[in-house]
Amino acid sequence: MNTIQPHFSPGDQMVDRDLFRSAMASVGAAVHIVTTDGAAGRAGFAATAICSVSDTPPTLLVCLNRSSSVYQAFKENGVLTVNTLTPSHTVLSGLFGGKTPMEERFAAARWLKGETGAPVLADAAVSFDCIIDTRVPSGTHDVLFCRVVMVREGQTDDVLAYHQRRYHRLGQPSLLEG
Ligand SMILES: NC(=O)C1=CN([C@@H]2O[C@H](COP(=O)(O)OP(=O)(O)OC[C@H]3O[C@@H](n4cnc5c(N)ncnc54)[C@H](O)[C@@H]3O)[C@@H](O)[C@H]2O)C=CC1
Ligand SMILES: Cc1cc2nc3c(=O)[nH]c(=O)nc-3n(C[C@H](O)[C@H](O)[C@H](O)COP(=O)(O)O)c2cc1C
Repeated sequence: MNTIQPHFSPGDQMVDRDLFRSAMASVGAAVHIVTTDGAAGRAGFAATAICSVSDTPPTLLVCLNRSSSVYQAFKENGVLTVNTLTPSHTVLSGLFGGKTPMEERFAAARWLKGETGAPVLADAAVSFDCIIDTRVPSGTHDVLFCRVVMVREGQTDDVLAYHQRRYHRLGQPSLLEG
C-alpha cells in the first residue's frame, strides 16, 4: 500500500525571521499612511501590510505591530483611514515610518477630515475611511479587519511602491501590453 510519509512535523517548524524578511523584501507592495483620530488622539504610520478582503461588506485588512507607539491610539479610537501614497510622498512615508514625533509627521502634509474623524491625506492616490470591526492577534501584529464607510479617489494613477527596501513608482503598464 502506498502511504505518504510527512517530511516534517508541522508543530513548531518555521524559517528564520531574517530569512523571512529578506524573502518578503522581494515582494513589492503599495505604500500607505494609515491614520486615526479620536479620544486617544491623532496618530499615523506607514504601512505595506494592507489588503482587500471582501467587497460585501467592503473590507480591508491592516496589519499593525503591537509594539508600535501608535498601537494604543488605533485600538482606542476604533477608526482609521488608509491613504495610498504617490511618488511625491516618498519623504512623507519616511517620516511616518517610525521614530519621528507625531506632530512632525502630520505637519509635513495637508489633511482633511474623513467621516470617521480620521485624517485623510489631501493629495493621496486614494483614501479609504474605515471603522475597525475586528482585531485578530497574530504573532507580533494585530490584523485589523476594517469596514470601509467612505472612499475618496485622487487625481493620479501613480502609486508609491516599496520593493527590495527601496521606493519605486507603480502605475506604468507592463511591457507586454505594448
Ligand atoms: N509589516 C510590517 O510590520 C512592516 C514593517 N516594516 C518595518 O520598517 C522598517 C524597515 O523595513 P525594510 O526596509 O522593509 O527592511 P526589513 O528587512 O526590516 O523588512 C523587509 C520586509 O519584511 C517584511 N517585514 C519587516 N518587518 C516585519 C515585521 N515586523 N512583521 C512582518 N513583516 C515584516 C516587510 O514585507 C518588509 O518589506 C523595519 O523596522 C520593519 O520592521 C517594513 C515593512 C512592513
Ligand atoms: C515602507 C514601510 C512599511 C511599513 N509597513 C508596516 C506595516 O504594514 N505594519 C506595521 O505595523 N508597521 C509597518 N511599518 C513600520 C511603521 O511605519 C512604524 O513602526 C510606525 O511608524 C511606528 O513607529 P514608532 O513606534 O516609532 O512610532 C512600515 C514602515 C515602512 C518604512
